[in-house]
Amino acid sequence: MKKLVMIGNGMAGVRTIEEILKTAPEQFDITIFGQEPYPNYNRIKLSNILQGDTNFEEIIINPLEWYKENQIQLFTGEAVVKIDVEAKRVISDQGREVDYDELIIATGSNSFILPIPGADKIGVTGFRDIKDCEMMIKSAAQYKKAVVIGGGLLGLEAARGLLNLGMKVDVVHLMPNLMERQLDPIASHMLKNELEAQGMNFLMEKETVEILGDERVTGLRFKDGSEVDADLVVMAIGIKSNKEVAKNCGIYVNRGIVVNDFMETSVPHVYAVGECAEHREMVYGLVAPLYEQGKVLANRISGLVGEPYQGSITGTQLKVAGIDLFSAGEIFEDGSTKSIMVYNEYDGIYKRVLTRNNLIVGIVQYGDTKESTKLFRMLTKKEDISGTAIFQTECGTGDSNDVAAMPNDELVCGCNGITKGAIVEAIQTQGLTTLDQVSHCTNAGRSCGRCKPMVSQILKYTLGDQFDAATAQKTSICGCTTVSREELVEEIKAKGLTSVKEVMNVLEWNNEEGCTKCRPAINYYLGMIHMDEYKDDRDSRLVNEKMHANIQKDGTYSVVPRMYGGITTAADLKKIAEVAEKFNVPLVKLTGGQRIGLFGVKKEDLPGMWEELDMPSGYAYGKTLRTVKTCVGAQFCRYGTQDSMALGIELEKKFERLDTPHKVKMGVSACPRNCSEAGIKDIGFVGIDGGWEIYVAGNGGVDLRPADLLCTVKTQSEVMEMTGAYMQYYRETANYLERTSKWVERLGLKHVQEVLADHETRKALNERMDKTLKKYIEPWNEAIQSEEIQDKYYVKHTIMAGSETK
Ligand SMILES: Cc1cc2nc3c(=O)[nH]c(=O)nc-3n(C[C@H](O)[C@H](O)[C@H](O)COP(=O)(O)OP(=O)(O)OC[C@H]3O[C@@H](n4cnc5c(N)ncnc54)[C@H](O)[C@@H]3O)c2cc1C
Ligand SMILES: NC(=O)c1ccc[n+]([C@@H]2O[C@H](COP(=O)([O-])OP(=O)(O)OC[C@H]3O[C@@H](n4cnc5c(N)ncnc54)[C@H](O)[C@@H]3O)[C@@H](O)[C@H]2O)c1
Ligand code: SF4
Ligand code: FES
Repeated sequence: MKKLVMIGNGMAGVRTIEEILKTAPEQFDITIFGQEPYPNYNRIKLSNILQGDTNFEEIIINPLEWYKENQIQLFTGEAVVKIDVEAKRVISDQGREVDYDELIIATGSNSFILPIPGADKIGVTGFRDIKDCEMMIKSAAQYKKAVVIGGGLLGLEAARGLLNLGMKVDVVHLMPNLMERQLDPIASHMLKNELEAQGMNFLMEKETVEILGDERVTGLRFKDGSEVDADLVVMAIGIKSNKEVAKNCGIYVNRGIVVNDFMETSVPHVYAVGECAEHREMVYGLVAPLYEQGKVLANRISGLVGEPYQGSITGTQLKVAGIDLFSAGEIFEDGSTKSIMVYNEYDGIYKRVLTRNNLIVGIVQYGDTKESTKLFRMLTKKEDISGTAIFQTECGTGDSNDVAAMPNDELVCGCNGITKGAIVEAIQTQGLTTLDQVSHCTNAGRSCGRCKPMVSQILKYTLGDQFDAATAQKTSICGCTTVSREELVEEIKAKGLTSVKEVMNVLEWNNEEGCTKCRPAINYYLGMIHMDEYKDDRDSRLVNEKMHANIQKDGTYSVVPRMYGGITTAADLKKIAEVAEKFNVPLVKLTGGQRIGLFGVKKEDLPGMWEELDMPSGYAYGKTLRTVKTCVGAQFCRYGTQDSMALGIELEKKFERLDTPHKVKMGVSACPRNCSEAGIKDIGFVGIDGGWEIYVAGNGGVDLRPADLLCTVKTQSEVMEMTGAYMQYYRETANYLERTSKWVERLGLKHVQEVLADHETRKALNERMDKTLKKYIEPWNEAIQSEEIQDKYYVKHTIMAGSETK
């Protein structure tokens, strides 16, 4: 097998790998280096995260299991710093050297940061990755005033997000018109009016010359001497290609890494794709052209004869609620162009098509973009418009008539280059009936998602009488089925299904092996429904749960033994120290959940280490109760009103190993000073005079969320009863991989309070919980006792994946 290495784990690069896996699945042994500590995610949706419409888990395109399934060695959080083109080898910032036969550079871009005094102050950021997004969300929780520099696509989407987060937002723009590269002055003016109505304040034609403040930003100074206050500054003034690693090894670069029509760089066997690549003097910053490049490169690298990449015409839209705009091609008139215009100031609609020699060369639409796909097709296909009515009021109403009239080669999903014809063919030949399935099968809708309404219409039109609106819209478990979570649970109960295989057979999964999304979910639901009698299907679990250890990015594992309530003993500490020495553990670290993690353990050492430790698994890897963090409480602290350690230990001993839809963390504080941070836990307990307050749905991770008060109880046994009922209700009604915070938001706190207020309901939930808890056995001990388990799971091999440990 040839060795294929890719630098960069972003949207364009990983799409190229997906294409290679389609065309030449057996040809390459693939290694990917990604500087960010995550699997491949949908960067486009960072705007939606900031605007509060989604969360990080939802925007992961390829989870870690995908890399494993496709035998891709992934090094996350690791940057390639050098390419030795003579030896055909890359070297990472961690000193790792990997040889290649073929090398793809897909390093994307960085935010352009103004080189002005103060640009390095705390509170100044670009908007490019999850880290930037998290920083903005955190700042919004603490500070009031944001300034976004740059009134382009990114700046306006960032500004909308910061408004949603409750900040006051100024947008500083250098030019007289917003989005001047995409809009003409009329459309730009309409956009500005609408955004002002939404609460944005614009400082136009301002050039920032200094960022003010001591350590943290306090304001901005402009060239005209005026100043403005700021607690947070977001620079959204364009991007610059990440080309240094190529440049340093002698690959020819200009604005980006220069490539030919087959994405080949100036050095043999080295290719570039995505925002880091410059093709015919163009560097693209939207996914549609980058995915086209990816396809061309995949063909080239797999040895297939394919079309060359000849450049792209791009169309843009702004992802801000309440704004409907589209722009493509040329914006400004010259002596050779003629405009066709509709300007309805009253309804806020403006459309202008720029033509030259009977061809459309530019489109700007504001307020009504229904005709954009048709016009964009006419532009890209260079259709002669003589005699064609450009703007028809009946056109583009989005119903089946429009779909029928739409030619097969009309582009429906701009991001992924998917035509109506391709979607219709997939529906007909693959028997697709839901939007999810069409997306999974064709890629349509997988990026920005704005084409989904049209894809739905095509589904309706193609299926005709067989179209069922409820089926089409429902979110199926995954692309292997049309079955939703509710239907799956109902069918398991009604048909008495008892195994993952049986579920997939009886419910006619279209992929008999299932996938990494549906198998763990089915396994969970079966265990939840059949309580004590279900035999867990270990091979259907997510990889860390299957191994009962967290896989680290270098292929080693972490071992985190249980320390109930974060309390340990001298004897246990001694044992941990001896084991760490004996097995040459490279890192011993206190985790965020008040326990000790041993990191960098070889897979084949796991059973031996567990045996010597002789401590239960801390389940630091599981969709289960992770930890119960406690403060020292009334036993030692002079403020403590309750025994937080005793409650923490009781909770952890009772609920450890319980399968839950997602991980659950608890915290117990003995007084409202809340040293155990119970206010950002899935369930938090705060001691007060004469009782406990129970808080739920907190989250301290990417989606920072303060917990809500569920209720107040008097005794520790009432705490246990309420917690048992709450956890069981979560187990029975949440979607698999839905955190408690999202679950409560979906159901509504009031609803959950009402359900749990009823004594009989609580009793029934606790009975089911107790029945379930009986079945669990200690997994590390089981592995020590069973040669079969050791042979199957703990013999030497190589898997790579990044992971988390708490
Ligand atoms: C907030 C936001 C909203 C957007 N909205 C849209 C939209 O609506 N429509 C649209 O079409 N486009 C949009 N874009 C642009 C789109 O996301 C990018 O065009 C696309 O992600 C580029 O893909 P890429 O693979 O070239 O780069 P990236 O996705 O940036 O991936 C490059 C990866 O390489 C890694 N890397 C860099 N150097 C190294 C190294 N030396 N070693 C290892 N790894 C390295 C980086 O950390 C990064 O993870 C948006 C971008 C942002 C930031
Ligand atoms: N909806 C979308 O398609 C979308 C959304 C976000 C980002 N993106 C992509 O992300 C990339 C970055 O977006 P962007 O908006 O930063 O880049 P951009 O180049 O499109 O826009 C930058 C804007 O900042 C302005 N500007 C430049 N210097 C300035 C200064 N000193 N002060 C104030 N304003 C200044 C420019 O006039 C320009 O309008 C682009 O490739 C874009 O296509 C796309
Ligand atoms: S939460 Fe209260 S009782 Fe617990 S350690 Fe802090 S101050 Fe003491
Ligand atoms: S147009 Fe963006 S995903 Fe289809």
